Amino acid sequence: MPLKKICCIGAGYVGGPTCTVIAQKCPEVTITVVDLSQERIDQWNSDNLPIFEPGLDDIVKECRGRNLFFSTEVDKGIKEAELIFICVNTPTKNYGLGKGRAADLKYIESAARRIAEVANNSKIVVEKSTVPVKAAESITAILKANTKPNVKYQVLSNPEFLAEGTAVKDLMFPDRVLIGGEQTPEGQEAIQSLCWIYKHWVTEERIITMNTWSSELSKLAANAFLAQRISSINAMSAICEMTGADVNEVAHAVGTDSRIGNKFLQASVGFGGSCFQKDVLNMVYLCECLNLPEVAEYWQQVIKINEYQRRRFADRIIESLFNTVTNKKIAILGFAFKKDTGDTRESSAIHVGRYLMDEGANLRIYDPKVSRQQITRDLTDSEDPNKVRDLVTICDDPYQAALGTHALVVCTEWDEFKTLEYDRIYKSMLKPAFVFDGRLILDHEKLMSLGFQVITIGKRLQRPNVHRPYATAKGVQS
Ligand SMILES: NC(=O)c1ccc[n+]([C@@H]2O[C@H](COP(=O)([O-])OP(=O)(O)OC[C@H]3O[C@@H](n4cnc5c(N)ncnc54)[C@H](O)[C@@H]3O)[C@@H](O)[C@H]2O)c1
Ligand SMILES: O=c1ccn([C@@H]2O[C@H](COP(=O)(O)OP(=O)(O)O[C@H]3O[C@H](CO)[C@@H](O)[C@H](O)[C@H]3O)[C@@H](O)[C@H]2O)c(=O)[nH]1
Repeated sequence: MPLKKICCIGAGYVGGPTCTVIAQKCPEVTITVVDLSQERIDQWNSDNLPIFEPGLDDIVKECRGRNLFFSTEVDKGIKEAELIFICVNTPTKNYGLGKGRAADLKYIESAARRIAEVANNSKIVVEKSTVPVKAAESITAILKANTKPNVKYQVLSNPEFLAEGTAVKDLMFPDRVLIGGEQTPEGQEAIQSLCWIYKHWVTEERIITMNTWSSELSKLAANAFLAQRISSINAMSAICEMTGADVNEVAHAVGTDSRIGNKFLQASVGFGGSCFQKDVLNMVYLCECLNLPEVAEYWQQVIKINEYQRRRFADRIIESLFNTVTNKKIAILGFAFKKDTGDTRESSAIHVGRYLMDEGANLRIYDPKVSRQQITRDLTDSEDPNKVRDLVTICDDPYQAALGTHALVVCTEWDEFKTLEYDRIYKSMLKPAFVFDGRLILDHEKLMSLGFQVITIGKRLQRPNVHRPYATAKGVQS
């Protein structure tokens, strides 16, 4: 079923890269990515794209103006397209029913209503945003209730699995493409149209078709499983710190079991990003609505361990710095939620930074890709807007950040942090100089030989000069 025109509603981290790759792989198809935000669209049309993704700039340059367009003309984009991707945000609800757990579907609903309002011929509507099970049914209900004569809709679920920082690679070489649709001849025909797009570069075995609900649930399930692995290894890291086991060694031993596998077993200061917490909470809410409290509690625990890990790391910083960080200078290296992205949504650095600010610490923050404005926004306390001005300095390089500080705290695993001149940094810091490696990326032996007190996650390196090294342990002494 060849298609000529596609529209994508939402020019964000998913809509932008996904449509750029489709445009490159399907040069005969015209793709218009539309968004309500003029600023975002202007950035997509400039040399300064709104998101940083390795390899993305070159493909945008190749396709933009040829068969890839970015526009705020939402209605025009919808009218002209045969297939419409919905790639709008679905954040956790922060009000009303399901507050703090359910996904907020207001952007999905407004996109669906816009389609119903302006479409004057039949469309395939593809839900690419991550949504609760049965969202496609709601979209169908909105579309059908507002249908004009001779206009028919097929709604498909086609969740996206790209990870930030590797989006281009993930889109070019996906593990699988999932397409859910109605089990009717019309539904199957729509599925085949979308398959036609992906078959330009994805082999048939990797394109999995199924019913809509399975497809919607599979996306939530995949993220819940991934997040659960991180919480599992982080829970192990707490045990390692108490016992003298090394979490990297444990992860290696466990991961070599082919039934378990070695990916996503990197202990850390906790997972961040716009997806894991939101989607696990979404799953919790779904279970509560289905009257499955035991299942809800099981998934809620994944979030609890993540919060515990962040808090535990911040507490260890405070305890190691002689139980007070008030007026102490602390360098935060890395603010993005992972390397190779400028995205800070739900970044553990925000949580650790705020905990330390609550204790009166002065933060000197460096991240290679996160803007000053973003860091300021993320740390601003609405009840005390001056706090960030008084306590936070944003630095242009890691050496400037470390200057005159009591401690370095690594929150993001940027490669450049592995090869800094730590002897130079050591000399510029107050003594004793501490390093807190929240990502287990540094050469700890080397740092200790330079004179640093090194504290990391899931491994006991040395007994630092602290009052309560493992305050959470009941009766265990290191
Ligand atoms: N970020 C990721 O890595 C990732 C990966 C897979 C899936 N997802 C899912 O994809 C969805 C989008 O995520 P994102 O990170 O791209 O979000 P985002 O916030 O970066 O982008 C969403 C865009 O949609 C626009 N928008 C909202 N309502 C609109 C409307 N009615 N009309 C036009 N534009 C509208 C917003 O202005 C925004 O630019 C979410 O459901 C998310 O869970 C995200
Ligand atoms: O072993 C690991 C792996 C990851 N992380 C952290 O987990 C978070 C999420 O990382 P990652 O999954 O790589 O990035 P996301 O962009 O959030 O991607 C996830 O969320 C997307 C949105 O749904 C999905 O599409 C992807 O498949 C899924 O990996 C980051 O803070 C990582 O630092 C760890 O702490 N340890």
